[in-house]
Amino acid sequence: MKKMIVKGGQTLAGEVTIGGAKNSTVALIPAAILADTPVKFDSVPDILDVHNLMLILKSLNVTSKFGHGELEIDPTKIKEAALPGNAIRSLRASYYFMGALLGRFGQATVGFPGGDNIGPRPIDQHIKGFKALGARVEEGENEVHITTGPEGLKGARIFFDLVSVGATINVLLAAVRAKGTTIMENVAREPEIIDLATFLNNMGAHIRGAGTDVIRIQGVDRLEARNTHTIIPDRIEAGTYLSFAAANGKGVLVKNVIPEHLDPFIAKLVEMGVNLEIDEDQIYVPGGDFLAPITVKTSPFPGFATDLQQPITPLLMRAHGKSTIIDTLYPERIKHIPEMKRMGGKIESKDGVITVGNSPKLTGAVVNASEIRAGVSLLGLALMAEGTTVIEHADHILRGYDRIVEKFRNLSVNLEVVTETV
Ligand SMILES: CC(=O)N[C@H]1[C@@H](OP(=O)(O)OP(=O)(O)OC[C@H]2O[C@@H](n3ccc(=O)[nH]c3=O)[C@H](O)[C@@H]2O)O[C@H](CO)[C@@H](O)[C@@H]1O
Ligand SMILES: C=C(OP(=O)(O)O)C(=O)O
Repeated sequence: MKKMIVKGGQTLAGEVTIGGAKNSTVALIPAAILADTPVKFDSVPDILDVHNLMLILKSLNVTSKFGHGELEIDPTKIKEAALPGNAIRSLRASYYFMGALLGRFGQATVGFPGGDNIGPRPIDQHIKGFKALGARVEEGENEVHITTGPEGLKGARIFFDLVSVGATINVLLAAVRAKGTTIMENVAREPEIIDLATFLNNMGAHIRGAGTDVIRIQGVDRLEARNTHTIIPDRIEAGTYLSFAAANGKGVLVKNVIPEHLDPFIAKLVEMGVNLEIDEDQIYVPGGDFLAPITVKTSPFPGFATDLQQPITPLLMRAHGKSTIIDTLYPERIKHIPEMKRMGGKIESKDGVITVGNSPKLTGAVVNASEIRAGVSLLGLALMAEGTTVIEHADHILRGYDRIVEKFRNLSVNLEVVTETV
């Protein structure tokens, strides 16, 4: 287990370059096993999730090499095998091996995934989609077995009961090599889904409509990579730095962003009175603005992302008045609240509504990062606090924030990450 030691009173200044999107990367890596050739990605974030996905690939006899933001994966000698339970449980997106293995072999046995502890995260819509494609699904105590008959998967029409990023991606991965046409309706529209479809289409897949709520897939027999796929920038990492820069910065330039992917977040910052200078692919935050309170309600893309609900909290604590947050996707995503209260943060949660008040006196404490975004928002508070904060279980932060110590160092902020010996 790792802990992060953060000295308070540190202000952000300088430049930060955003890495490739975690939520694209964790879908693209399982998708690579659908290819009949080696594949290459660049702008790959150096995060724990990537290293754990590489362990899963290894168990399938798929070699991978990662360095300097480039990841090469060779799935040409893939063999079906049991997947390593620890790696599967270390992240949510390991469930994409269900769809990818099903697409590749017509069958899959995958343990239940881990990922952030943010309330109930059922996978009924994934299963409904696999079944619609003709698969038989048996849910065991610890794993899911999915099989097909000799005729394999067959395209179908699927109407999802709710909008799910994971179900959209998982069923898409299975359908790409199914026979015939699949029409998926009421699907998620996140930019990471478009990124995945772009990667697969460039290899010869026939996916239309990604980014809208209906995706049509014509199954193909073969997928061949012809060029390197550059992963889109991480809009959640970008939002995190923008929030911290506005709350506690003296001039921060956030580079490699697609501002359109951050529209609802930027709109809220502007509503608060944050002065942003938005260019084509970078955003400058001067800092030091007088801030008004706001109301935030999360919803699927293009709404305000649930993954930014916690990272905006340090900024809300600087606003002059009470802000409210309603997380419609994960109402139980509130594990940061008791930790923030111990640091002097004025934050409460009642009946599904989080209230954040102006918190001028924050003090360092020993706090627990129960999940990635809870953890990073504690870091945001720690920088504004008096004294030192120790964030335990910082592995959760490292799961999804690319080279965070180095990036903060470039922003004149020192963070120390130490490995705890139990
Ligand atoms: C790896 C990845 O991309 N993770 C993101 C993905 O998670 P994930 O793909 O797990 O989230 P979903 O979009 O599936 O979940 C949305 C909502 O649907 C519910 N649901 C989902 C599937 C299902 O079969 N049944 C069901 O009831 C969930 O409990 C949740 O309330 O989208 C979330 C919502 O934007 C983000 O917080 C995560 O960062
Ligand atoms: C919830 C998140 O991730 P995951 O789905 O990988 O647990 C997140 O990135 O905020």
